Amino acid sequence: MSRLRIAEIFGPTIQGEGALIGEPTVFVRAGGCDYRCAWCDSMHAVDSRYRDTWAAMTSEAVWAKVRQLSGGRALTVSISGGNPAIQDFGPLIEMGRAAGYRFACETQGSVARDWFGALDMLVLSPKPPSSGQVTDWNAFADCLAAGRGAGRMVMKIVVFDEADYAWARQAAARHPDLPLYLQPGNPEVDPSVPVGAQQVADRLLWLVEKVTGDGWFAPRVLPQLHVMLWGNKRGV
Ligand SMILES: C[S@@+](CC[C@H](N)C(=O)[O-])C[C@H]1O[C@@H](n2cnc3c(N)ncnc32)[C@H](O)[C@@H]1O
Ligand SMILES: Nc1nc2[nH]cc(C(=O)O)c2c(=O)[nH]1
Ligand code: SF4
Ligand SMILES: [Mg+2]
Repeated sequence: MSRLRIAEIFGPTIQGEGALIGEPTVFVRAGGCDYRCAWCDSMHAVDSRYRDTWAAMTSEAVWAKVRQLSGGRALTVSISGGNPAIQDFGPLIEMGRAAGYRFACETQGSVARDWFGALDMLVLSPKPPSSGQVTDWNAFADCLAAGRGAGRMVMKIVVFDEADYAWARQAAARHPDLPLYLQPGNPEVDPSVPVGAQQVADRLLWLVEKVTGDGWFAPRVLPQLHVMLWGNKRGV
């Protein structure tokens, strides 16, 4: 039986980012990623140095853990990573949806999968210049096409600096019909270093003032709420 590489499964917590911010959720974090973002806050699910901390699990075993953590009460499951799109989450989504659970997935938009269409929410998060990655917009368009059957699709862009902001405006112009969420980047990703809510708020204020100052009314601007509450702590 094929197995999934799983870095961690945790919750219930709240979704800290983007369109579902504040919503109670259980996270399934896939191990492995085709990108290496300079500021990735989840390197324990990316770098193969951490590979021996990942579990090889069947979809049934992942589903059993989700059910246990949620006490069998249906909620939204957030599939993140790493890049979950390099694996097959179709069977998990099918099992969970049959039991009334909803599924959201976060991916950078570099790999399209058929199962995107079975999601309730597909979050595509293309990477700005500060990440050091280059977006393949054809692959991104393939992801949008694969997600046509999803309940909702949104774009979420992390902004660290002026160059990222300019890039986000161009990305938005490419996809004007895709609801857009902006979040300030968190430069401190070491889980042992505390991040104060005030630091998050300062970066959020910078981004809010840029957007409103420019009269750009398309995006919603949100902080990483979990970082305000818990800093870089894992498993929340
Ligand atoms: C860890 S990634 C995993 C999913 C997928 N690989 C992706 O990047 O969309 C989840 C989200 O966290 C964001 N993120 C990662 N590191 C960040 C940081 N240092 N500050 C703010 N957001 C960050 C990513 O841009 C993405 O939207
Ligand atoms: N609470 C909480 N919200 C999140 N939203 C996106 C996350 C991620 O790392 O993908 C994340 C996370 O790790 N925790
Ligand atoms: S694409 Fe996502 S998981 Fe992969 S390195 Fe970038 S932020 Fe981290
Ligand atoms: Mg995170």
